[in-house]
Amino acid sequence: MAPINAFEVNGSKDFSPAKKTLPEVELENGNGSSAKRQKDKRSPGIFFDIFIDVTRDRQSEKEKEIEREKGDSLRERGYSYETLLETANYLLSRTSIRPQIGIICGSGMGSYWKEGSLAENIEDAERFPYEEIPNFPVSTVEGHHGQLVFGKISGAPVVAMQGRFHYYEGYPLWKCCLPVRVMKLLGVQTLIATNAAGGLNPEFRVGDLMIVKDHINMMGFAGNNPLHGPNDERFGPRFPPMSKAYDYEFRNIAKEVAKELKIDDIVREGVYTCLGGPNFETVAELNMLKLVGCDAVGMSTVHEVITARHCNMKVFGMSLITNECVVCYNSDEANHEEVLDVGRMRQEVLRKYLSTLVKRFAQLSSAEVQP
Ligand SMILES: O=P(O)(O)O[C@H]1O[C@H](CO)[C@@H](O)[C@H]1O
Ligand code: HPA
Repeated sequence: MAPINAFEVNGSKDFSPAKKTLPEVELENGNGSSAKRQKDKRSPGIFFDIFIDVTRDRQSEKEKEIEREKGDSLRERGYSYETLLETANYLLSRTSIRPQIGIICGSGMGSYWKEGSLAENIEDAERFPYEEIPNFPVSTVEGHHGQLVFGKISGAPVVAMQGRFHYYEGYPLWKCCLPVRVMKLLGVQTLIATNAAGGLNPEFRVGDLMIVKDHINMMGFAGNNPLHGPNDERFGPRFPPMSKAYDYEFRNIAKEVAKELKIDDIVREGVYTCLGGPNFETVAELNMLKLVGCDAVGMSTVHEVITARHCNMKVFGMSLITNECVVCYNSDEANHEEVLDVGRMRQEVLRKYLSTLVKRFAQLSSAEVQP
């Protein structure tokens, strides 16, 4: 079949936007009266002067209101670059670690930062409780400890978020992602975002690890995006692309490492989606998500990845499948305890897999900066 040519759709090959003329419009001047109407009302003498004064007063009130709204929206929208720089400098002045890789621990997965687990791999660990860090939100979810851990994994300098922020905790998306921008200002080039997620792909089993290939930004469809509002070019461009959000090379390395560690039978790849939570999904919602190509569903990560890509960080995403999504009405219901339990049960595998990945990603980054 011949391809459809947009210019021939209406039977005319002469669709040239440059040739089109626009109908004349009467421009409003911002206070409800058009320039034309104002001109019509012009009449000499005192009435005209009063009219002009009132219009001017109304205009300056309007301008003030716009200024006020701008201020409010900026406060609501997020901290300035300078404020986040203060946060980064606070941390940098208290640790000698200069992290190259940032890690966000998913629900229940932060526990592998405790003794007997990845904590032993984070050498020279220095911990900063969120409540002590200027401008930082605090973690309110069970399974999220609420501290930043600086140190080294296999020799690579890292900073790990032991506890992330979710939209359902009441934080706007930009605030959930504030630590990602702080990481950027700390010098982090690579973000590893992990999460606990429900498996939608019928081939997935509880305890599987899913390398995130792509995401579907469901909250973005409703206009909720961490980059919503004024854009600061110092972080990144107004319209960042997202078609290569999850680094291709990292994904290949993760598959290779899975084979080397002989865990490739539990390592999958797929598409993640995030809903706002905090309720788990209905059966109809889960069926819809399956239908549109989602392999796993959670309540995080997507907005963090968008923020990281906006400021040009490379991203690796990994989901631990903590429960099979209930796609019929007589199955067991999802619950947070199960999510945390599976995190605990997979602790050792996650520790080994992630620490090997950190080492390989760091080697790749150093090779890239070599002349
Ligand atoms: O995405 P993370 O933080 O890993 O946690 C997932 O697990 C929690 C639900 O049990 C939700 O917060 C969901 O997002
Ligand atoms: O089934 C789930 N749905 C949403 N978020 C989740 N986090 C873990 N499991 C799930």
